[in-house]
Amino acid sequence: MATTQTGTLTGAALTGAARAEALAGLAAWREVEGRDAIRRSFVFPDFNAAFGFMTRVALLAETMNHHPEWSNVYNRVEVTLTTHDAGGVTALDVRMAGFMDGIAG
Ligand SMILES: C[C@H](O)[C@H](O)[C@H]1CNC2=NC(N)=NC(=O)C2=N1
Repeated sequence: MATTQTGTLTGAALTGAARAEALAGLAAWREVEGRDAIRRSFVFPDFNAAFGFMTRVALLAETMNHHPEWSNVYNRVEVTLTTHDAGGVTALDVRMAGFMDGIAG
């Protein structure tokens, strides 16, 4: 199993029933074609709300040593999550996606 710099257990890329169960709980997320990753677009009232969201996620990302691929245009944030160390979607991505869903409302 891969570990992060801080030694946190990342686990293997999710497959099979465990993956299906995890993704079922992330209804707004879609699988990316051509790579083992998930993505979601978040739309906020304005740039301030979008950047506030990104700031909160950034603080979590640092504590997890797990970082999103994302881009921002005004009120929209496009997020892709995968674990490079594991070559796919792991429990870390599921945790981060759930956090994003929770604070985006
Ligand atoms: C060296 C460092 O620990 C790794 O690059 C970490 C940092 N953040 C990361 N973030 C993500 N999303 N996947 C990783 O595999 C990853 N690995």
